[in-house]
Amino acid sequence: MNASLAAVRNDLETCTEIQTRHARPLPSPATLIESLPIAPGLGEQIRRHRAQVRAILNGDDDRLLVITGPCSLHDPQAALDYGRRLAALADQVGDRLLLVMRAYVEKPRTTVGWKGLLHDPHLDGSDDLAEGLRVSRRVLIDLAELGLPLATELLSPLAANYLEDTLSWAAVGARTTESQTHREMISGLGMPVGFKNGTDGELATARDAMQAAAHPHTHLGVDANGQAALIRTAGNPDTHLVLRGGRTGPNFDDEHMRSARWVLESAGLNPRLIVDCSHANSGKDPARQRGVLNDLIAQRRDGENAIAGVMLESNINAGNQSLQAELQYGVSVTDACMGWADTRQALQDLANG
Ligand SMILES: O=C[C@H](O)[C@H](O)COP(=O)(O)O
Ligand SMILES: C=C(OP(=O)(O)O)C(=O)O
Repeated sequence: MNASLAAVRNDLETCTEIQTRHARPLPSPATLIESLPIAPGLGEQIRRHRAQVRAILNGDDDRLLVITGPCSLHDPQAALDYGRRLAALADQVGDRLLLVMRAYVEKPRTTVGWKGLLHDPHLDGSDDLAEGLRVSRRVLIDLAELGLPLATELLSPLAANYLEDTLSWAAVGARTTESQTHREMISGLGMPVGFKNGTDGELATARDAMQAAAHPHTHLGVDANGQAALIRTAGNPDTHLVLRGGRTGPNFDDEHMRSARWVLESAGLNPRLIVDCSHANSGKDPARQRGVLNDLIAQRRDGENAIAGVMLESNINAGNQSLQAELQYGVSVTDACMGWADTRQALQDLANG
C-alpha cells in the first residue's frame, strides 16, 4: 500500500492545509540483503575483524587502530581504488596497525547539503534512495571482499538495518551523540561503536551516550521486512569515546587526554578511546592531520595508553571540490582530505616508529 499519512488519518487532515510529506515505498532490508547477501566466508571475516577491533579497544591487542578513508564515498570506483591501496598497505603494516577503511555513505550536515551516496547516489539532488541503498550495500560488500574491516557513521537508524552486517566499527557523529534514538539503535548492535564528543566539545554527551547504549532498551523500529515493530535490545558493552575537537578548539593534547580519562573512569567506562585527527582537531585543514598524528604517537611513546586508535580523512587526491563543478577523480565532495601519498607515508612511518 502506498498511502500518505494525511490520506489515512483523514479525520486529522483539516489540521494540515498543505501536504508537507510524501511517501514512496522502498525495498525492505530483507529484500535488499537477499539480493546482495554476505557470503559465509565474508561473514566470518567481518566477525573476526569486529573481534580484533574490540580487542584493541579493550587493551588486549596492542596494535593501533587506524580508521582512514574519504570523508564520504561518492564514486564507488574511486572507493574501490582507495580500498585496494589500503588493503595492500595493510599487508605490510598489519603487525603494528589494524587498518580499517572509512566507508561513509551517509553525511550529517550542519544545515543542508549533499547527504551522502545512500541519499543521493546520482549527486544531482534527485535523492534516489532505492538506488542509494543498493549502491551503498554493493560498495560496502565489494570493499569488505578486499579483506578490509569497514567503518561508517550510522546516521539514519532505518538505514542501519540495510548495512550493519557489512561493518566492523561504527560511529555516532558529533551532531547525533545526544540523541536517544541513536543511543537506542547502538544498544542493539553487535559491533564496537564510537560516540563522538559534541560539536561544542562537551565530553559528557558522549559519556552519557555510552552509558545509555550499554543498557537494554525497548524502542520503536522496523523489522527485517520493513514492518513497524517493537524492538528490544540487549545493550552494547563495546562503546567508546571519539575525541574530535569542538567549538573551542582541538582536544587531543595530553591535558585533554587526562581530562577524558577522568570523565570516563569516574563513570566506570572504558578509558580507551579514538582520536579523530580531522574535524575540529585539525580546524578542517587536512595538512594539519599529520601534526595531530605525530602528537598522539609521542603521547603513546610517553606511556599514554588511553589512545587505542586514530581516524584520518584521506582520499586518493588531496583537498575537496564542489559538486557544482566538473568532478575531479578521487577528490572529496565533502570535507577536505589528505591525499593517498601522504597517507601511505604517515602510516608507514607510524608502523616503523
Ligand atoms: O565530516 C563532514 C562534515 O564535517 C559534516 O558532515 C558537516 O558538514 P557541513 O558542516 O559541511 O554540513
Ligand atoms: C561528520 C563527521 O564527523 P563529526 O561528527 O565529528 O563532525 C565525520 O566523521 O564525517
